[in-house]
Amino acid sequence: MASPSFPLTTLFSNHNLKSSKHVWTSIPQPNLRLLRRNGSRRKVATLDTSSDLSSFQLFEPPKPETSTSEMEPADPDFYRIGYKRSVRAYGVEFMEGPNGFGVYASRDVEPLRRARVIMEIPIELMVTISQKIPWMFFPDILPIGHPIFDIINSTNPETDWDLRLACLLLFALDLDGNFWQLYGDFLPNSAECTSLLLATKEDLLELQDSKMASIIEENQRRALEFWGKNWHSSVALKVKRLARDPERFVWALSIVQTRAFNLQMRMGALVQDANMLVPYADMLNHSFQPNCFIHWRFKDRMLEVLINAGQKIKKGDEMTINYMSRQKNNLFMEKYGFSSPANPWDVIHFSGNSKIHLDTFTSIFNISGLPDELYHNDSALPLVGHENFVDGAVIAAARTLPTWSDGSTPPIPSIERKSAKELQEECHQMLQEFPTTSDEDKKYLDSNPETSRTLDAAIRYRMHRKLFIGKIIQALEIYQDRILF
Ligand SMILES: C[S@@+](CC[C@H](N)C(=O)[O-])C[C@H]1O[C@@H](n2cnc3c(N)ncnc32)[C@H](O)[C@@H]1O
Repeated sequence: MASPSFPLTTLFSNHNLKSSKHVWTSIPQPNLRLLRRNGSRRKVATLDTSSDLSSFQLFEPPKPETSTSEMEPADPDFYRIGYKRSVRAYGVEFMEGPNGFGVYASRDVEPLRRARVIMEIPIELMVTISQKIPWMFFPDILPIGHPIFDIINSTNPETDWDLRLACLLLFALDLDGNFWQLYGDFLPNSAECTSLLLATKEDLLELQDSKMASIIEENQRRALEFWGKNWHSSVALKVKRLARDPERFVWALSIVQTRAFNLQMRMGALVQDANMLVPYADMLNHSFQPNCFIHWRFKDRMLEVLINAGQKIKKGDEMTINYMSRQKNNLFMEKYGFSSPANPWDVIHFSGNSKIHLDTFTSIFNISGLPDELYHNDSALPLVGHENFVDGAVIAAARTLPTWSDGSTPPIPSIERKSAKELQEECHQMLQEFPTTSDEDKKYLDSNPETSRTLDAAIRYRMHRKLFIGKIIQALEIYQDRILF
């Protein structure tokens, strides 16, 4: 599809910076929702800057400047409502991709010895709340005595961080002139968000995982109970208007659960763990091998996103971070509504007594490192005939398969092959317990492209589980072949 000709981005040149190149800042456009709905991969914002970040300073609302061919005329509304610092992004663009919106490199980046900043988001554009009592908010948008504070205060400090942040998000979205009234247009609506809080009972059945389905149902109940308790008919209008129906509250909670960061913020002498919604950084998708990471820069209260030191980036590459390290697919599903067939931390429970020799397995697949830090050594000679076989699932297999290791005792090939076959047999049994095969799941997804996001996520989850088990079967097959050499 051709590039849209109407303005997608509002851009300013920052006159205050001394660099020879311009620094461009972007602001959200209310028409983004339309762009999301039509589902095409369209450029949303191009931001460019000098590489001289040391010249950073707080700046006054800049004047709009004539656009280049790619940059559209500026709309100063955002600055009229009083924000002095804006988001900055360097060499990245925000576009719709296979996993919803994502952040993509708009130019090549040579590997550097130091991590390189690609985004800076000032604290005043975030919605944050401390994880512990006394509740502290940055920026403090809640007027003293507002009844939403009492609701926040009634939550369980240990478990309810998401309920508190959802209240605050709803408040920010309702607050006249608040940045989130504009940024809200970048957030996925209920039909676009993958959170299983938004899943129907039928969607949950499609997970083919009754334990997960009941965990999600419990989460849904918790959200509805909270809304019922606090949004009763006699509640003050100031609160009522934030979430007139339970759907609005459940949507806000889904946004919080799928997009919040938990970070330690240091501000002067004050150090606190906080839950935070960070505009623009919340468009970064997850990878188990991320090329970026986030960092709280305390000196000027910015969250920065940096490219890993030594990381080569090609124009068009997706910029990713690791949402949660060492977590299985079920936790990714419960929180974010997605899973991966190659999650290196996924686990399968075997119940028999068969074991294979750990060192032989890892050396066949060029896997190195200590058990907790296994990685694929791709500089080693590739596995002939299976060049692209090793992925996160094979690393997970090395962790999850029952193995033995006994000093210098060598494995006996015939015993190893027998054990590998028994483990394969157990995997086949696991696959048979599912009502559908991974091929059938894939066929369903291919022939139903309009499936809702939550149903799609549920079917992918069960398919990913089967693909993982299938990959273990294949790895054990290769193991049996190779053990004789
Ligand atoms: C923090 S948001 C990232 C931005 C989001 N893609 C959007 O459209 O705004 C997290 C959500 O992105 C999607 N997502 C992120 N990483 C993903 C991945 N590796 N695979 C599939 N979906 C992913 C999931 O829907 C998740 O709930």
